[in-house]
Amino acid sequence: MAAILTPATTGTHSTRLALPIAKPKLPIRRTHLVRCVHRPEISPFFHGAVGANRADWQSACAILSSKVATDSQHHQQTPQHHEAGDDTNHSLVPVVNGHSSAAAALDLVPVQLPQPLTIADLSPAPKHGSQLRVAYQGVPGAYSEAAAAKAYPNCDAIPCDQFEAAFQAVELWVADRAVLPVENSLGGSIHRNYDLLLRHRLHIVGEVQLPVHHCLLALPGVRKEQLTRVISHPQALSQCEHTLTAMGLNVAREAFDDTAGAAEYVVLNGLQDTAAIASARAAELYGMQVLADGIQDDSGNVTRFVMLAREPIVPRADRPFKTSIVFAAHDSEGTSVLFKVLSAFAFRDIGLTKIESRPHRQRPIRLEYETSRGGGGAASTAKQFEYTFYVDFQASLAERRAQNALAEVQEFTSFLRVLGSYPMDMTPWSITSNSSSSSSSSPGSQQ
Ligand SMILES: O=C(O)C(=O)Cc1ccccc1
Repeated sequence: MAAILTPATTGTHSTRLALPIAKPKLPIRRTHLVRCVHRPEISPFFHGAVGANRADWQSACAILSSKVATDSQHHQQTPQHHEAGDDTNHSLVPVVNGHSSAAAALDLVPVQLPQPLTIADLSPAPKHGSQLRVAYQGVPGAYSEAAAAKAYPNCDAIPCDQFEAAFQAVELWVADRAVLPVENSLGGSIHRNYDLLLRHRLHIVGEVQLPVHHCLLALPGVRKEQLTRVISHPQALSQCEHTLTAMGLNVAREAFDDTAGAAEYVVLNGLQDTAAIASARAAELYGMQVLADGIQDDSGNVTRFVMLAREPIVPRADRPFKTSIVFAAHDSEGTSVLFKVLSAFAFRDIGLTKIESRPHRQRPIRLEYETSRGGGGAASTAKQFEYTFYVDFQASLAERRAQNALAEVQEFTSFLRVLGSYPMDMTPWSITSNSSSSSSSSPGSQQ
C-alpha cells in the first residue's frame, strides 16, 4: 500500500542552492529599454533604495515589480550606470532606435524594470508591508506576470530567470507564492513543470486560467520581409505555428525561456532580422512595434497556471474545488492500475479534468524477462517505460467521496502524493485583445 505524502510525511522545504540549473538558451544581461520622448529625470528611488548588497537589491526588486505592474508612468524612469560585475543588476545600455545598431540608436532609453532573480540571489529578503510576494518565471511582460496579477491583484510580482528559481524563492522565504504555467488549451501540458512539482515540496493552493493573446513584435521600422527568425517560449511558438506559416513568414523558429525575455533580447541586441512572439504589454515595456496582433492559431487560447505555497490550504466543501494527485503503479499492476484508479473516481461520480502520464524519473525503465517458447530458447528482455500519473479531479479533500476514492487508489499504487486541493477558477474566459489585463475576480486572493 502506498503512503499518501502530505507535509507531515514529506518534511519541510529544503535548500537546494547547489542544484544545477539549465542556462538560458540565449544568455544576456538583462536591461530594459523603452521608447522615451523626453530626457528622463534621475529617479531618487534607484539611488536611494537600491543598495550595494544583494538583500537591498532584492527588497528593491520586490517594490519595483509592483511598481511596474501598476505604474503607467514607467516610461519616465531612469537609466543607471552599470559597472562590470555590479551586483545590483542595473546597467546603462546603449540607446537604440530600431533602424541602426543598438549602440548608435537615439530614441530608446533604458528603464529600470525588476531584474529576474537567479538561484544565486536567493536569500530571504525583508518583506515590504503586507503585500504578498509572488515569484514567476520570466521578465516583466511575461504571461506568468499577468497570471500572478490575476491571482493576487495587489501582489509584489518577483521575476525569476528559471522555474527552478521561482520554486526555490518560495522554499527559501524570498517569496510567499509562485505562479507556474502547467497546461495550455492549444499546446498541451508544460511537462517540465509537472516534473518540478514532483521534485519540490510545495503545495498547489489555487489555479488561474488566462486567455493568451500573442503578438508578433519587431524593432520599430522593421518590415515582415526582413525577418529570418522568430524567437519565443516554445509554447508560444507552437500556439502560433499555423498563423506564422499562413502569414508567409519563411523564418526559423527558436526557443527562448520566456516570451517577454525574447522581446527584450531583440531590443537589447538591435536585431533587425528577428521578431519575438509576446504580449502587447511586452511591446509597450520594451518599445517594440506590433507587426501582427492576435497571431495564436485559436482565439480561445487559454493557459492554466497553478499557485504554489509552502503550506497547503484547508480544503472546503462549500465551493467547487479541484484536487491534484500524482501516483505510480505497483510493478505487478501493469497498465490495469490506471483502469482501477479511474474506476475509483467514476463509481463516486467524481469528474476528472486532467490525466497525464510521464516517464518515472527515478525508474524510467522496467525490464521484463520472458523465456521464449518452444525448445530451449534463450530468455529475452523487454524494456518497458515506467510511468508516473498526474490526475486532477473535481472534488475537495473535505468531501467524504474524495477521501474514499483516494483510500482506494492508495491500495493499488506504490506511491501517491496529493499536490493540493484548491478552489477551481470559475471566472468565465473573456477573450480580450490583451491577456495582461487582470480580471476583477481573483481566485487566489484567499490563499
Ligand atoms: O513566457 C511567458 O510569457 C510565460 O509566462 C510562459 C507562457 C508561454 C506561452 C503561453 C503561456 C505562458
